Amino acid sequence: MSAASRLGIGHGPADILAQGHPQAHGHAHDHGPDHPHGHPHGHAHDPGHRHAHGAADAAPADGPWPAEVALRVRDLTIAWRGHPAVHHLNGRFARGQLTAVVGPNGAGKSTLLGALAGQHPGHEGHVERAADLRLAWLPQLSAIDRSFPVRVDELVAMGLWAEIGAFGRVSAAQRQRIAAALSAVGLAGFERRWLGELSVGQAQRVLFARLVVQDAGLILLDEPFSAIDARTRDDLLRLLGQWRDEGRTVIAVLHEMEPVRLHFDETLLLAREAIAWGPTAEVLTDAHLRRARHMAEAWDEQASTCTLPPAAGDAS
Ligand SMILES: Nc1ncnc2c1ncn2[C@@H]1O[C@H](COP(=O)(O)OP(=O)(O)OP(=O)(O)O)[C@@H](O)[C@H]1O
Repeated sequence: MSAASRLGIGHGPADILAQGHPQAHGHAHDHGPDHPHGHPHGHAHDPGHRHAHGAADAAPADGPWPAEVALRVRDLTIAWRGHPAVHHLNGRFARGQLTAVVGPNGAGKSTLLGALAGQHPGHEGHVERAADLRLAWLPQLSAIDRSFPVRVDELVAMGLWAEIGAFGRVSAAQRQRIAAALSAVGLAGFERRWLGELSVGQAQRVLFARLVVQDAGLILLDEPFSAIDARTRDDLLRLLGQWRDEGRTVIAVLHEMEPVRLHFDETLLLAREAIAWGPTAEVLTDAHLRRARHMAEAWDEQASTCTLPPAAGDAS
């Protein structure tokens, strides 16, 4: 496993910055394999199977990119081993807003976020991003190997990768930016500490400091508050509010509803497909949440039902 992936930054430092990635084209779009139109729901998708472009293929919407949109998805289906985890998703993520992605376990939230970050090349449909937005992606803390021997300032400096390159030196001005970012997350003076010495909450603060120096316009966070204490969560929520005030777009997968209701402008309630997507108060209604739970129970029932015929010679 590479150092970058042990530190939760994809295949290499470039991934956290997503520069030069096919999905960084903005109004230009990211093609997944063309969608086999008209297949029934529940059809097992084959991510490796590419169809030729047909007349009915969802061509990228031409015309000017809407100023209020950071990212949009069109007929997006993402499958693992042929089974769709996200199914026919259509919609847009508002620019300069905080959007939460919520839903039951297994709803496809992390899968979706990974695809938005360009980490799921086998999807079908389209993910399009505003051309001027640089992307930063923070995977789940559990995906990060905190025993990796790296000092706090070195980890934060990875957010400057686009500026300093693989072998560049961190300038005095950049050191100051790293110190300021650590101070912004409540870790002033932690530069020379080892990552492995930190608590879970402190480690998450360091990863947020890396996002601060990365200075991206579009920030994707996968369960940023799971397994951390309430105080750290509240501090980081304040930072999200500052990012919005600075015009940044944040999309975060979250489990707890209270911070979503209090802090997030928009919400996508996902249960493999969108149950509702829009202003948070309109999305998080009892009826919508019930429907999402109901969909999840249906998957569970399907999972526990054995559809294989009894083995030959089985007398029971
Ligand atoms: N790496 C993987 N390989 C195979 N299947 C996967 C993989 N990751 C996710 N899945 C499957 O995709 C579906 C959606 O998983 P995903 O992690 O996206 O859901 P989630 O909404 O983030 O769930 P949770 O709230 O439990 O974290 C699940 O059925 C899961 O088993």
